[in-house]
Amino acid sequence: MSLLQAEPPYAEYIRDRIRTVPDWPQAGVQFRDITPLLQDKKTFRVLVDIFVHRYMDMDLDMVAGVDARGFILGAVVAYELNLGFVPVRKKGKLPFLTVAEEYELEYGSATVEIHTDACKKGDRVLLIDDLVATGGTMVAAAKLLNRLGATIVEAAAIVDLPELGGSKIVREQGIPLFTVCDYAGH
Ligand SMILES: O=P(O)(O)OC[C@H]1O[C@H](OP(=O)(O)OP(=O)(O)O)[C@H](O)[C@@H]1O
Ligand SMILES: Nc1ncnc2[nH]cnc12
Repeated sequence: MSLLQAEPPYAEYIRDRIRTVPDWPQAGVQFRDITPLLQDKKTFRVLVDIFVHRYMDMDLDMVAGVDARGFILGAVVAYELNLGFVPVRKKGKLPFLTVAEEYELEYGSATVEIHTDACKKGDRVLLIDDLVATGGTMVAAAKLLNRLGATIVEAAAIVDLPELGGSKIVREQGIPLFTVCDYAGH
């Protein structure tokens, strides 16, 4: 691998602190569990700082995070960037007027919703989740934000599972995507 294609030095550090649980929640799924990464104070800070440093000069208006694991990182990054936070929630959790998108998951299907007043036309939004697998969640969340007239400056996640094809699909939809580490060949 040439230097230009090499992973940034933090990728291995972060990946090494994610736990793989085989056959959960169903046989054949290699579940990439970020809880060890979050529970250690140093690795959690390194993780948050990767995102804060990347986005601090990008003139953002808002951070949106995806229910539920995307809330953990998204809200902290929003706070550190001095921005507001918008939750993209699973169906039936938001009390006000919503728009909705249905999508397929690696293990099931789901619907995400956002409040119609969550952001304004032209808002520059950073969309955060923990992981991209099939890409269905990220694409559905991006569609919701686009329907409200927002511009997705970038979608971002801690983990990319490229063998499931989601990151390619997200980028093919014209959504810029940043991930901290991937499991290509791991
Ligand atoms: O790229 P995809 O195939 O769409 O999969 C990725 C999504 O799946 C997981 O969420 P899940 O729906 O399991 O919900 P959770 O965050 O509540 O655990 C993960 O947190 C992402 O949101
Ligand atoms: N393999 C996986 N590990 C963790 N979260 C996921 N969400 C979808 N697929 C996943």
